[in-house]
Amino acid sequence: MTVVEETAPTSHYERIGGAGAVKAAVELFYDRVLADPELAGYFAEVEMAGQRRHLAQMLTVVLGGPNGYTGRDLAAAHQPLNISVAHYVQVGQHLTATLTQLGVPGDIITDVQAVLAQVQDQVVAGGDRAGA
Ligand code: HEM
Repeated sequence: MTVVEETAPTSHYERIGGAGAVKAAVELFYDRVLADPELAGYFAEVEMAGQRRHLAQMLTVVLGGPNGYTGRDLAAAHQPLNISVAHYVQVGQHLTATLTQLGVPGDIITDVQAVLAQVQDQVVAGGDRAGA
């Protein structure tokens, strides 16, 4: 067996550049969300430094980096917000646009989108996909 075969495959997290790249993505993502008049209202009362930290921790896990997530589970954080499917889709589009803008490879973006689809029921009000 060669050294290459014994080495763990490179994670998406490492491929995009680790913590610095995730931080840049989260900054740009929330800049976009807060500039979107349809979405900004959700965050009016939210302390954004902690919010950015929690999303960075979660994105790190989603990309195969170290798990240091200290936030609430997604249903607990989002069910009280009564989020529509349309707004969920809009937030996903901002994340995809952010990753594209930062030059993240397409296969990684596809994997992130798959995770977004998996958490839709936790984020959207009542977990009702039929409202799409
Ligand atoms: C699509 C997948 C989503 C993911 C992975 C996600 C991720 C997160 C994370 C990790 C937190 C922090 C939880 C905590 O601090 O305990 C959070 C909070 C929050 N999210 Fe999301 N989110 C998503 C969708 C959305 C959408 C669609 C909206 C609004 C349209 C939204 C609005 C918020 C707000 C307002 C908070 C702060 C809640 C509070 O502090 O009470 N999120 N989200």
